[in-house]
Amino acid sequence: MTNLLPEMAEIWQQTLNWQPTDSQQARFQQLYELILEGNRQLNLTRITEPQEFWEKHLWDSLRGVAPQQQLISSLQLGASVIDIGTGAGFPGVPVAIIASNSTITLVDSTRKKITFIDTILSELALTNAKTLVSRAEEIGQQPQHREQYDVALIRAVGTASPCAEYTLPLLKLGGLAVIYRGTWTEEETTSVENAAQQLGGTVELIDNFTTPLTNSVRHCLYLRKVAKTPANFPRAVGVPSQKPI
Ligand SMILES: C[S@@+](CC[C@H](N)C(=O)[O-])C[C@H]1O[C@@H](n2cnc3c(N)ncnc32)[C@H](O)[C@@H]1O
Repeated sequence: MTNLLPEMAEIWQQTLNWQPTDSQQARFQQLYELILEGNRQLNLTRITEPQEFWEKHLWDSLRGVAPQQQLISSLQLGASVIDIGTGAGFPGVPVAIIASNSTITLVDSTRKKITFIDTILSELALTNAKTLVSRAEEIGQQPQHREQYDVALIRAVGTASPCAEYTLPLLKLGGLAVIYRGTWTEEETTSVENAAQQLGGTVELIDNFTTPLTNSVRHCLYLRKVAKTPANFPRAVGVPSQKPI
């Protein structure tokens, strides 16, 4: 099995001012192997080469939580985190590996993806993560999930406005949504500012960076929950993406 680049330690250090411990590195390696194995039966990800996996899945997942010192501290101390549309477990599983004091809820609407993640969690003995088959629009209206989380992560689930509608209702006051995006435009800034404001949020930071191996453009948006989300949000299943705020 291809070794998942232990020589990346220096790049972790240079870019995130952090390095995985040996046991975290071993779990990253095991995660990579399990995903390659799972890909034989399920179409989980087209990213399978070790360098690409490292950069686009591991590094990218962790880069999203790295720039905010307050966020890192809260993950280290123990935060309640939800990852919406986690797919094969990104960014939630790498975050669960590095933030062992936090609880990570991994949500996806596709049962077969969640069944696969259940296997990953059990193989990696990741007891701080749990799974849920559901849609963001549904759990956003359920009292056991609405306004219950400190951090909501969302990567590659849609444009920023629906992502704001999926995540902000789930956050406690003061909580933070991290929306992982590729390219970004000024028009998107205007539309997400408007969406966030209607949902009780504010745009705290739009972080623009490139990935360390292929210089690919990335953006992460950080939305802070500053007021209660009005009861009519999130709207019914499908509406946030079909009729963005
Ligand atoms: C392109 S994949 C991204 C997976 C992962 N976040 C990543 O970055 O590799 C989008 C995932 O979001 C899930 N999804 C889409 N809309 C959703 C919703 N409203 N609620 C929950 N999951 C959703 C899909 O089932 C799919 O697994």
